[in-house]
Amino acid sequence: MINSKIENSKSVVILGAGAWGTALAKLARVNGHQVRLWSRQDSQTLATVLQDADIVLSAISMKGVTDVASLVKSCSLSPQTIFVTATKGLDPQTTRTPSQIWQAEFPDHAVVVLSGPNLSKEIEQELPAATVVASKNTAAAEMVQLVFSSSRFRVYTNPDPVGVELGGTLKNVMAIAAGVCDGLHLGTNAKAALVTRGLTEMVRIGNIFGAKTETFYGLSGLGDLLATCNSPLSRNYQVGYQLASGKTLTEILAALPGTAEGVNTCRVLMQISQQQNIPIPITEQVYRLLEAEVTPQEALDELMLRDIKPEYNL
Ligand SMILES: NC(=O)C1=CN([C@@H]2O[C@H](COP(=O)(O)OP(=O)(O)OC[C@H]3O[C@@H](n4cnc5c(N)ncnc54)[C@H](OP(=O)(O)O)[C@@H]3O)[C@@H](O)[C@H]2O)C=CC1
Ligand SMILES: O=C(CO)COP(=O)(O)O
Repeated sequence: MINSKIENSKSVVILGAGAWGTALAKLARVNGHQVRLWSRQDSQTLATVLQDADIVLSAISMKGVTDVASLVKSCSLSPQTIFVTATKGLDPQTTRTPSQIWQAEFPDHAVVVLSGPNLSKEIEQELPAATVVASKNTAAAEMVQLVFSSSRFRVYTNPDPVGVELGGTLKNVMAIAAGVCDGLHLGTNAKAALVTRGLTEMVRIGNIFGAKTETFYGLSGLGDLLATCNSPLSRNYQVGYQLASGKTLTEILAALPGTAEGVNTCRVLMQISQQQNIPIPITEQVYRLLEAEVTPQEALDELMLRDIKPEYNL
């Protein structure tokens, strides 16, 4: 039995009652854990909800992470409480990842990243899926692995939290590009080229953050790239698909259910690329498209007409 190592049920608090927080809450509840979901509309105070929490999991959209982390800091917690972050974004002010924000607020606590090819609608339908929990604290990652693992949700551990986190974050920009590719009916060869070169670009950015290259070839990188670049369930893919049909970003976001983090992430990546002088051509064209500086067809032409070069700089 997967959960036989858990002697007692854990007290799990999930911050953010959106699509992903709700799906994760269901997974932990099915495994017999005490789960409390919190959102800013909650009638209970955060301090009350957090009492006796063994695990605090944040599934808050990127725009709320800094505020919620500082709110949590004002509440009292056991020193053993483990933080888990499931947000896929980057902070526009500091370019930090969510796990870096949580770790800075709680330097003495274990912080675990949870990320993988996990379209929440499919998880809610109890379809099989796999994910990764990553931390410098192996025992904490293993505890989180046990809390969420089941016959329909296979959880792997990984020692590269920032790599795992960036896989899930950076693929959102590529999912927008993939949506454009499908929306323009560019074919299977074009999609394969886009996703593969997109992965190269993700590795290039990841290495700046100190992430390991091999992490990007696992579930949280390539795995999530394949899921979101090929599924209309992905909000980021939907943004690209609808941009290709001629809608404006404002129109698309107004009707989109939930958060498409790739829009903000793309802007943050442009800052990083300018500061670090690294080429991220696909991200740059997605950015120009989101800013309405180019049409989808112009963005495609820009990518196809770049200088020819070796596939790898070996
Ligand atoms: N949905 C999915 O398939 C998956 C999503 N993710 C990631 O999880 C994160 C959440 O996604 P998802 O649940 O889909 O998004 P939703 O838009 O459904 O929910 C977002 C949640 O964040 C909360 N929130 C937003 N802004 C603030 C703020 N300023 N202060 C406090 N709370 C805030 C919302 O609260 P309120 O209801 O009060 O607005 C809501 O609970 C994203 O980073 C996403 O990339 C990761 C894997 C899968
Ligand atoms: O991250 C996700 C699946 O792993 C969800 O993707 P979207 O945010 O694009 O819907």
